[in-house]
Amino acid sequence: MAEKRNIFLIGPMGAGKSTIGRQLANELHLEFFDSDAEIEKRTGADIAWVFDVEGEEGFRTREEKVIFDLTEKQGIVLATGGGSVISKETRNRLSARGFVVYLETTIEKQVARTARDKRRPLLQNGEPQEILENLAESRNPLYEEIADLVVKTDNQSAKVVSREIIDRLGF
Ligand SMILES: Nc1ncnc2c1ncn2[C@@H]1O[C@H](COP(=O)(O)OP(=O)(O)O)[C@@H](O)[C@H]1O
Ligand SMILES: O=C(O)C1=C[C@@H](OP(=O)(O)O)[C@@H](O)[C@H](O)C1
Ligand SMILES: [Mg+2]
Repeated sequence: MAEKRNIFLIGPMGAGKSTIGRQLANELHLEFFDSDAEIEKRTGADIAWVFDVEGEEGFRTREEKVIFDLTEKQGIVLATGGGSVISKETRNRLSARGFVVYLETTIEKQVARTARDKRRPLLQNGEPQEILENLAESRNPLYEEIADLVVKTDNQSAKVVSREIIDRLGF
């Protein structure tokens, strides 16, 4: 049997990793995973709770471990959390184990898409626009560093983005 391949979605909060990842996995008949959902499954608690109780550092330790474990698999689509790339180990791991697709969008779209959702702890204290700009400054170079493919998600639906990824990766 030919080796199954993996697709890993990276990019900032609200880029559409979780939504597009699910769509992509459906279309390609691959298994879908989301690192946040996997952390919630393992802890039996939501992401906000993990941040509250264990701090961001505790969350990052869990995130690194979950991504390490999921990337042992073959034939999956994995939506990562927006901050996962701050770990060098995770960046190396993603690069080594599959195609890395960077979903890029504007800060304005990120703000709009995350506005009604209280589940992202990093956006709950302060001005989302400013927080997202600061995160972009430190993280965008890390997304770029490991991206095999960059796809804009600001002006097209999840379905169209998913088709574009399939076409451009030649899956
Ligand atoms: N291409 C898109 N166009 C419009 N809305 C989108 C698109 N991708 C995602 N969304 C919406 O934006 C919100 C955040 O998407 P999500 O997949 O959770 O992003 P991420 O996992 O990157 O943080 C969701 O409400 C989702 O329905
Ligand atoms: O950017 C970040 O640091 C985070 C992004 C979130 O995932 P999404 O990128 O799927 O929103 C989630 O992992 C957590 O709230 C922290
Ligand atoms: Mg997500």
